[in-house]
Amino acid sequence: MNILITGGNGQVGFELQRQFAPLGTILAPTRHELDLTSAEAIDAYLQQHQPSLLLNAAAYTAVDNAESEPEQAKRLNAELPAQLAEYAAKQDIPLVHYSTDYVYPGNGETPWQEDSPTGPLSVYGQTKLEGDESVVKSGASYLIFRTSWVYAARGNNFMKTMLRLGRERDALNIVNDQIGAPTPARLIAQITALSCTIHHSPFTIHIPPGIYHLAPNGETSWHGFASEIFNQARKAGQPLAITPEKTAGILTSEYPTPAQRPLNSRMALGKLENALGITLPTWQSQLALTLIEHLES
Ligand SMILES: NC(=O)C1=CN([C@@H]2O[C@H](COP(=O)(O)OP(=O)(O)OC[C@H]3O[C@@H](n4cnc5c(N)ncnc54)[C@H](OP(=O)(O)O)[C@@H]3O)[C@@H](O)[C@H]2O)C=CC1
Ligand SMILES: Cc1cn([C@H]2C[C@H](O)[C@@H](COP(=O)(O)OP(=O)(O)O[C@H]3O[C@@H](C)C(=O)[C@@H](O)[C@H]3O)O2)c(=O)[nH]c1=O
Ligand SMILES: [Mg+2]
Repeated sequence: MNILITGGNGQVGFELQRQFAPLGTILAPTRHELDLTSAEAIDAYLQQHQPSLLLNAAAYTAVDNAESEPEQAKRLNAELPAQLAEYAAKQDIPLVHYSTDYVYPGNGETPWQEDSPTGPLSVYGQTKLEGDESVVKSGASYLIFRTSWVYAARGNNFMKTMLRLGRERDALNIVNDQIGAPTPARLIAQITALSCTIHHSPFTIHIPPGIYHLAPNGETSWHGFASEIFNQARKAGQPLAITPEKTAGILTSEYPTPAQRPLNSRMALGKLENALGITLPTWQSQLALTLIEHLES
């Protein structure tokens, strides 16, 4: 049975390949094998390979660049999921899609619920929201996992940036007024596998279709996340130039960027925990696993 993973070389896609490898034949075409900006190429690929499950981990994730490349962002974040959802509906196969805390407006301090009003502040967030809306109304059997602050042992992410900067610099300024939960790509892939049953052919999704928040428990700021990365790295024997005293918290307004980011990225996790009958782990325990995996790789 063929499982199509788009974006298979990205943070989430790579972990999905690991998790789903025992469950079927993984198709994870690279950019050169399948151009995801071409609707015709995608159609031809689907016709040729007849996948039984679609895992869409491809996206335009460069949040600042999206402000000046809105067409590219829209193609990957809005039009690609719409096309995959249309195919999933027609073929009656499930689609798992991934979304972001950046669809929310970021005001207040209350955690967002899955049905809270959206209000993206950036082109990235706006195009991701358009993708979610197309999937929801497609008629496909779908799961959308809205996650936040994704990092992994490999790929480009905040944890790896901080480890590099922490070795190179003896002082750093990091925003402390954006609050959310850092989520390892591995956790996202594990939860995805838990949510798809594999006892029968064809694949089915065994929690009710819908949008689910997916992140570890607890909350922190980017400054809090960086501080914990440095603490845990120091304990693991990593030589760092940075010290806790020189890891300064700053306001978002002191760190200007092309895209505006939400201050409140807290997401309520009860819907997913209840559906699966689990308690999600804390972000600190998840960092420990991911950091060690990275340091040992
Ligand atoms: N990163 C984060 O902090 C967060 C991510 N998410 C969501 O999670 C999902 C996975 O994100 P993540 O794994 O971090 O993303 P990455 O940026 O790590 O991976 C994105 C993947 O998409 C592929 N891709 C992008 N453009 C094209 C293209 N034109 N043609 C073919 N492939 C393309 C990339 O290919 P290549 O490897 O060749 O570049 C890469 O494999 C996305 O839906 C994202 O919006 C949600 C919240 C936070
Ligand atoms: C490197 C650095 C970043 N920052 C800030 C900038 C930003 O507000 C925050 C995180 O930086 P990043 O570049 O990782 O942010 P960003 O790429 O916007 O991260 C987002 O990516 C998209 C794809 C998502 O969906 C979101 O959930 C979120 O993970 O840290 C500092 O304050 N100091 C620093 O030295
Ligand atoms: Mg980024």
